[in-house]
Amino acid sequence: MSVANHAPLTAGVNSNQQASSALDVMPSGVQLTDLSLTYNQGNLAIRALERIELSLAPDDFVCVLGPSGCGKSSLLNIIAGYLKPSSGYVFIDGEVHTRPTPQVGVVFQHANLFPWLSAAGNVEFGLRMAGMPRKERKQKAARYIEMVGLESAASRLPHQLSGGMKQRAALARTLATEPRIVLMDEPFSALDALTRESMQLHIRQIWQHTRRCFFFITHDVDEALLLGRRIIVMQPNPGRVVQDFSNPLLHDSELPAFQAMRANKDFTDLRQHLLSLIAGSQTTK
Ligand SMILES: Nc1ncnc2c1ncn2[C@@H]1O[C@H](COP(=O)(O)OP(=O)(O)OP(=O)(O)O)[C@@H](O)[C@H]1O
Repeated sequence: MSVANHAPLTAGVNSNQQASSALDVMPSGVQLTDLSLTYNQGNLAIRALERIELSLAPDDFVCVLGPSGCGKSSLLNIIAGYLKPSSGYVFIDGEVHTRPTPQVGVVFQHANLFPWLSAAGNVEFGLRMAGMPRKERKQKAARYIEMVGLESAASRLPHQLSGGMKQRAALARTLATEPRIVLMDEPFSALDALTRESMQLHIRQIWQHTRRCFFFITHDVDEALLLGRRIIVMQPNPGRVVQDFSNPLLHDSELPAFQAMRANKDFTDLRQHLLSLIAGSQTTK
């Protein structure tokens, strides 16, 4: 088993550097520099994230693992612009990023579709809000509906869709706005095992087709190994990154069958390694 550390895309930015000087060296993609977050609860200071340094390439598929309470969702919420860090910066394509923008799309555990709109209507919604003309947005929505394999159910209302279909519609809705980065917070965890595997197959193909930056939080080590070209492991108290490596099972453009991946000795070894790493840092929130 080889756990090659992911090569940093840029030399580490000194924590004392100001955002403006960091801009000079920023490549495209997402950079998190010296990012910390403390929640204050009465007298208690919870160090949810401490000094996170990460560079995400424009076409990374990163899976983030870690025990409950290690700061995964806090990190996602900061990248999304929903939460302000206590210190540090998020850069997207060299620009400081502080609030939600169309450059960042988010898919949550629950699809949260508008119940009065069809699947296609939900996908079109963001495009309509952005002022896209009707014909163009219908074409674009149809393209993304097709990409997630939902053509036959495009006109159904959310209550007429299965859990997997709802999640596919939510994914198409996010992808249709063509964000630079797609953040996913345990998007398949509410699905049954078979639907989940079919969604995992889909997401891999979608990533290969779109080559956007996917930042995918999961509790499931197998899911991370099957999907993540890069795997990041976090630990709590304080929340930090303790491992960041390129997945040796997914190193070229081929998409090996899940069965073949699971049968690979590297899969079993890495799985064991990741499980012990996570178990060794279990926490209660
Ligand atoms: N709004 C909040 N106020 C106070 N503390 C919070 C808040 N949100 C999260 N925390 C704390 O910050 C830490 C990190 O929480 P976070 O939800 O980011 O972790 P997580 O890794 O996503 O957990 P899970 O896997 O259970 O979703 C935890 O100790 C949590 O209790």
